[in-house]
Amino acid sequence: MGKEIILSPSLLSVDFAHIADGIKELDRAEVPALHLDVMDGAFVPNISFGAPVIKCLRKETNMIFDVHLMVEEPVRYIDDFKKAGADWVTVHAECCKHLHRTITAIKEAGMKAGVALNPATPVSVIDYVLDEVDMVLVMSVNPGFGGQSFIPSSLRKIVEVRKLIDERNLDVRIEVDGGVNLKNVGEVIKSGADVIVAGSAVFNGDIYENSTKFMEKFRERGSDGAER
Ligand SMILES: O=C(CO)[C@H](O)[C@H](O)COP(=O)(O)O
Ligand SMILES: [Fe+2]
Repeated sequence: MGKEIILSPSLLSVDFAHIADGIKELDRAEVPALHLDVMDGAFVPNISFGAPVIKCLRKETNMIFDVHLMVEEPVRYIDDFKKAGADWVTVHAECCKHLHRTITAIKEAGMKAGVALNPATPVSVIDYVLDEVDMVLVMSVNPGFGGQSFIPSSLRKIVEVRKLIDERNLDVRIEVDGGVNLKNVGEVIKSGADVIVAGSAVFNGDIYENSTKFMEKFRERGSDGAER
């Protein structure tokens, strides 16, 4: 049997005046992970939040903290995110002078390591680190903002990454981030993804209801044998 498909809602679309309430709703819907977008205003045009905020949120929930670092040279902050309670840390291949060293540092700190690819970055960039990572994050929008539309060529990239992982018989997850909603999530999973990020599709409206719908969709796929 394949792996359980994980929903990881992006906190970027939460009402920041009521973050803890949003997290409570996700817990109520039994959502397994929380996607935390850290933006530095340099790699991406936007600034979001950093390790101190994540440390405060850690007291609110036991969900997997799935930290997406959109930060130049993230190797400088690995220990900060470990101390803040991160479980998974994903860095952009485009941001690291020494990608292999950065991945090693994340794992040595006791966290799962992910590598992210912008929409224009080819899969070949991660060829020599694929055996080292726990997850590949395929960006299906240009990073920096929530609420953008899914870029269709991302599906082809997911298929390509899945092929590499399966050919090498690796235990590596594929996370897809950007513009995923209830309409396109089926295709995203079919292409090979098993960690689904959804920001606006979860938080714009009733968080509990939207998360529950996503979770139901995953369970349906599990029971019809389509689980990865
Ligand atoms: O990394 C991100 C943006 O850089 C976010 O995780 C992503 O955009 C999620 O939001 P949405 O589902 O609304 O597209
Ligand atoms: Fe993200």
